Amino acid sequence: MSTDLVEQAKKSAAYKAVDENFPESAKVVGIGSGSTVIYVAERLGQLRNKSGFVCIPTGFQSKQLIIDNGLSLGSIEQYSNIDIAFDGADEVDTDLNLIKGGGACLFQEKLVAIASKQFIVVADYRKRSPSKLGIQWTKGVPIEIVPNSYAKITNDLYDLGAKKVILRQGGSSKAGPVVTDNNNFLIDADFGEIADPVKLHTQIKLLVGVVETGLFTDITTKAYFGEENGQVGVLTK
Ligand SMILES: O=C(CO)[C@H](O)[C@H](O)COP(=O)(O)O
Repeated sequence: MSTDLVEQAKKSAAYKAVDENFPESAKVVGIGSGSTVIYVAERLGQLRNKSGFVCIPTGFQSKQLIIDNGLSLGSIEQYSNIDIAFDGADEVDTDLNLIKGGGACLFQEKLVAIASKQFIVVADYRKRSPSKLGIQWTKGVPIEIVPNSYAKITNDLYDLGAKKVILRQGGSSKAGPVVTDNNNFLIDADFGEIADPVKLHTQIKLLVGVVETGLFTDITTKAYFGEENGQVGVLTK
């Protein structure tokens, strides 16, 4: 698989998503995290009226994207009603449910997403599931947790039917677990193919110590997929 092809797919999806959805009247815009949303920020930075709206970040990387593209930075505390938000996804099912959190930003991403009138997903073709979640993205559902609850939550997740539960590690960049922008830990819990994402989200969310899950259900307005052939596919409810 060519890296150039994937990169071009991300860029095409992001540019088209902005061009087709960004309302002239938008005053508050949510900016997601990850490698695809880089192109959303780039495209917004090219708009003539770019000083006419404020951008709400979903984490450290997102904040840098806003600044680097000459956009105005705001916060969710100042602006809790967002006109439109753009974000990436790790997997999108045919009902527009998502797995997110591959980049460890899921809590702030969900906060911005649910505060937005329109939530537009941008992704490359590898993220599109032919049916349910858990088919294309097999690393598990990312779950942000309060650090000292990880052992208990790990057991609880196995009780809920997880096949594999991993406390995400920093790898060669950090000895020990990944620490999120909110100073929490992240668990990746593999449930295989997810028949009912709303039910699974609810079960996990009820565990003491869980801050948020990477299952985004009933939030997405549209998803744009950059395809291998250079086209962009759109999935709408
Ligand atoms: O949820 C996310 C970060 O927490 C990202 O949006 C998701 O991982 C997709 O990233 P990319 O655009 O790099 O594929």
